Amino acid sequence: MTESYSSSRPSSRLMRRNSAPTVDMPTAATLTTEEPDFNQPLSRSAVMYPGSTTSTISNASNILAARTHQHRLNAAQEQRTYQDSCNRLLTHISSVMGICDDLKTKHNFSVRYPGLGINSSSSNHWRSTNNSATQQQQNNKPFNILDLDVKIGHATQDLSKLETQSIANLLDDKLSQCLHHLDNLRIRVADTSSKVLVTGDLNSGKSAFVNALLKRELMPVDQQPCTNMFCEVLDASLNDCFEEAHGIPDVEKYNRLDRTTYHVIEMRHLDKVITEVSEYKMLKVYARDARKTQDSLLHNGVVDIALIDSPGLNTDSVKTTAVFARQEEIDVVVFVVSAENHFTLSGKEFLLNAANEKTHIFIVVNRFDSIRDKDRCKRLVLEQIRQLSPATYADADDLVHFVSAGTVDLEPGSRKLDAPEFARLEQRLRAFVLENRSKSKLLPAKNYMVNLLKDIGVLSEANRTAAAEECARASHALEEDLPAYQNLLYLRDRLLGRIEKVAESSATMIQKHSVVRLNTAVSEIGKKTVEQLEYPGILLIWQYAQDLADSMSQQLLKDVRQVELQARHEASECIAELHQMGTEHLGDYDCVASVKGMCHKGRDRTVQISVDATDFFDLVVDDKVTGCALSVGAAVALGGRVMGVKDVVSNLWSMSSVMGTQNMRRLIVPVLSIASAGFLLYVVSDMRSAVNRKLVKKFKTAVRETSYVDAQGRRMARESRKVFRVEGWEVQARLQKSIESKERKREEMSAIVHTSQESLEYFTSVLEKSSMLLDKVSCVPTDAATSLHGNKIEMH
Ligand SMILES: Nc1nc2c(ncn2[C@@H]2O[C@H](COP(=O)(O)OP(=O)(O)OP(=O)(O)O)[C@@H](O)[C@H]2O)c(=O)[nH]1
Repeated sequence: MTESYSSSRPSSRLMRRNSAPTVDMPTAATLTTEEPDFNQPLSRSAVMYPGSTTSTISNASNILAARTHQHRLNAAQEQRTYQDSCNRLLTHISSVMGICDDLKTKHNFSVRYPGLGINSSSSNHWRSTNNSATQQQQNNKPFNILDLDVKIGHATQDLSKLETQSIANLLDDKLSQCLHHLDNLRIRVADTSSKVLVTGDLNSGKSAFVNALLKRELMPVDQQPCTNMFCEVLDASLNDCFEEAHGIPDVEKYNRLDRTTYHVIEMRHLDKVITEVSEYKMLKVYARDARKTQDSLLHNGVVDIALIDSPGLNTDSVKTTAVFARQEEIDVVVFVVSAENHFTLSGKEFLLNAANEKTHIFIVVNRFDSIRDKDRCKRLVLEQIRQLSPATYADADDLVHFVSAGTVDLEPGSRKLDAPEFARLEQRLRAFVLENRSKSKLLPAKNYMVNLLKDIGVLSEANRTAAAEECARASHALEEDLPAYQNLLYLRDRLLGRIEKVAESSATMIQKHSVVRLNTAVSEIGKKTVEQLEYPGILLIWQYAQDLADSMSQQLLKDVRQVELQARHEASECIAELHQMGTEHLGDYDCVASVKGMCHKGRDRTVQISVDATDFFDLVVDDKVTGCALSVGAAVALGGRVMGVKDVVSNLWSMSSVMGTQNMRRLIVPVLSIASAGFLLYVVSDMRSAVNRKLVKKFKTAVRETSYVDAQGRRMARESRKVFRVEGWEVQARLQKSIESKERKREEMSAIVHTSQESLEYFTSVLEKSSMLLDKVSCVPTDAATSLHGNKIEMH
């Protein structure tokens, strides 16, 4: 006899590999032997048990024991593989949640959503790793899970019309949903509880099968139908380690912590309640598993299987049981059929019903020990299964077991090994539970994570590309803008200096020109005024002198006005130059400075002179020697009248000093007479000129002594500086504004460079993390038997 423990036909299903032959089953029921350490790998030479060398144990028994041992070993290995997958998935779920959480965190940059036409180069990684990703890209749908379908009313909102912030918020919401879903997946993967419903025809041995699995006499076994209700056997640890049963009248309301929702039944009354009481819809039986944790069915830490024994099927119960079997939490449905009776009508109806929901049913053909022609029985039963559940038939090697549950040793503390076929059944049942759990819990978690990680990869890649482009764009703009900015700084230092220089030199020139012009005007002031003034005659000469003094004062004021006009003209030329200097570098703008207000204070300072009597006589005569005597005479004569005695004496004394004392004595009388007459004439005739000369001179002296011209020059320079300053300030203000605006722009661009670099680094790390994680998640076996491929043992 040969048994192959390797898969003869590769299959996606977990259970197909360790198929035992369906024919030539040994009939030995149980084997008395010491229990081996199931953690040790089995080799042919290792299949030796204490006492196996003695002649009391036959070779056949030895081989059977080895097979039982191998089945249990395989079951343990499958369980470990499943647990390993669970642990790995749980770790990966936490990591994926970490990435999602981190993506949700507010960063300096906002996460962009690339659904609006993704850069094809950005998805290369995903395209290369998975064909479905390629499909996805071709369909122009970059995301599986992170797809933002924005619906407003009945119409789907175009994402491209939404604000970046709104899209970021939508993405945040999506990530929150992902986190919630991942949390649910974590709970599902971490959940170790599992339910196996045992159903079948009346008296087919369901209760005996449950007991055989539990290795204890728990459920009542009788030749006549005895199970009245669904009895769920759970581990006592779920009831604070108390062994007791809860009779539940209303299953929906059952709450273990609320004693009003059930009746406590002591274990010793269990048989009676199950067989005789009909007031309960269900019974929860909290029992201790007699076996070690590692072998335990109810509580092994990986998958804690609750076994549900159900009433035998008949026309009344078949529908209820089918509904019960359809429940989502029922991982596996075990159908127990009696090898003696095959499938009854009710059994067939149930299988046809259940096949719609649970395509694969685990079928236990019990009471096989009482069959004489076993091969024929197998053929007939398998043929029935083929018709009732083709999917189960296709995997009959793993799903259909011909056993004798009633022959399993249930003695407490018994060290007898199960028959190999029952051990194999148990292994296949455990594997089937694991496979179903893998399908219902691990695979969805894995698929969800794979899709989410691909989406995160696409999102990261797109954000990374966008950040890199933005960083390059902003850096380039900064670089391009630098010369213009530096030029502005240079201009600030240079242009303002130049403007100041031009303004100052212009003000100095205005001052200089004004002084020159005013000096000229002052030097010619006598000519202008005397010519214009009409002489009213000697009698009104006093008035004439007053008018002359006023007229000179007015003329000077006129000249100042004229010079001011010229200064304004020069100043406006300078302003035009300054404005041009500004527009040359800062672009066109209106000139703000104006000469209109220049030199219009209305507080004119005039030069005023007073007229004195001496201003009418000018005794300093240049070349009229002959006039000397006349002068003396005239001086005496006129002096007596006009100047008084003192002045006459003074005049005479002056003449005597010219002519000598002797001559004076001789000529004194005639000369005095003639002189007096001449003097008188002269004085009268020269009086107008004397007034002109003396007043003009006096006026000029007053102008000089008051520094009038310099003061006016300085004033005009000061006034022009004021208007120049206005234009200078305008240039300075515009320059400063340009610099500030440029600096603001540069700061903005620098901030973009900084945040895009930050974004680039962040998404590069997210991409690396998600890519690594994707590889890891993809490697998690959700087919728990994968690791057993190499465990190929052939036994002869
Ligand atoms: N020969 C033999 N008899 C068995 C085997 N398993 C169970 N029986 C017998 O079959 C009868 C029915 O067993 P149960 O376990 O009570 O059957 P059941 O399907 O639970 O019955 P109901 O729940 O009442 O439908 C009992 O007399 C058992 O001793 C077996 O493997 N071989």
